[in-house]
Amino acid sequence: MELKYVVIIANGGKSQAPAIAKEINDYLALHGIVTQVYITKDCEENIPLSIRTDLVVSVGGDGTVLYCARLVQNLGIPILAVNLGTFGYITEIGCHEWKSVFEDIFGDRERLSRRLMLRVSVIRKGLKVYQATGLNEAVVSSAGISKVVKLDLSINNTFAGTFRSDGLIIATPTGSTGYSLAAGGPIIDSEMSALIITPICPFTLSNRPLVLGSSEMITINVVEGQRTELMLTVDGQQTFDLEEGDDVIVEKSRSRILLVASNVRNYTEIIRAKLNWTGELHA
Ligand SMILES: NC(=O)c1ccc[n+]([C@@H]2O[C@H](COP(=O)([O-])OP(=O)(O)OC[C@H]3O[C@@H](n4cnc5c(N)ncnc54)[C@H](O)[C@@H]3O)[C@@H](O)[C@H]2O)c1
Ligand SMILES: Nc1ncnc2c1ncn2[C@@H]1O[C@H](COP(=O)(O)OP(=O)(O)OP(=O)(O)O)[C@@H](O)[C@H]1O
Repeated sequence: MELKYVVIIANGGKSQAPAIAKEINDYLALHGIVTQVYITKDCEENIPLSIRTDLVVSVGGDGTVLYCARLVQNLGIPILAVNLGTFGYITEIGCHEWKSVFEDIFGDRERLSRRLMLRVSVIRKGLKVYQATGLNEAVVSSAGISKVVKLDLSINNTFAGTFRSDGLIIATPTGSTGYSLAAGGPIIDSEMSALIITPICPFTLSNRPLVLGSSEMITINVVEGQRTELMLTVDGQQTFDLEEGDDVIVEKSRSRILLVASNVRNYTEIIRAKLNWTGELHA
């Protein structure tokens, strides 16, 4: 990958982020690369990225990568994610490993992981009233806790059933290790082209997670007569208040997110380490 112009986006909520961003900035300047650094205060900030950007460096945790993914969608700009967060599933590159990843980039030895994003729209009385994209998942749920919601699910316009639960998660392969996993969903290979439907605490125990080929169109209808307010949450960062009668439509996005992969550990090693698959009692 040829690097001429790199944008560094550091999560201002992390105390070490400005210093690491400066270190990366100085290192790239020594290599004659033009850079621009943004220290962001929240994930609402809109950074207008130029199409001549060759790479975005995300300095933060998984949440910062989710934010950067929204900024680069449709632009085909790869993300190099340096982990300053806690777990680091999506942020594979540790804060002491980024130099060796740049060396690989300079030597054309980098590997890009291609990740599916989902596109979600809300249709109200025939009109599209909201649209968003996400790298992890879209969640339709009660706006409060401990209230059952009733949702009708259709797959490619075929009615698939009524779900009474705390909500439904539609996750991408990247999101399979996030909220969906905590709700009992499967882990699927991060580069697959699939969507997972995972009910959150289903009232009917026969409701199970479902993995679909991502060419499917998933529709969640907010049926009339709910006992609580409902909301849509995308990647834990974008929210929208739903009304009875709304259709939430989830499809795969046309564009893929390109993540620069770690050169010291692969996906299997990340899962093994993070999920503590040691076979020991404390695992
Ligand atoms: N019960 C849960 O596990 C739960 C509940 C709500 C949201 N989440 C996840 O949090 C994400 C938002 O992340 P954030 O950092 O902005 O919020 P946050 O700061 O609240 O972090 C939530 C945690 O989820 C982890 N996470 C995020 N994406 C992940 C992924 N793809 N695989 C494994 N772990 C992942 C993060 O590392 C962090 O530890 C949501 O997209 C959702 O997947 C998880
Ligand atoms: N660019 C950003 N600037 C500021 N805040 C952000 C940005 N992107 C995400 N956030 C918010 O910052 C919070 C934490 O961010 P982040 O996920 O990067 O760190 P973390 O939670 O410590 O790491 P991890 O998610 O890996 O555990 C999240 O609530 C997220 O919504």
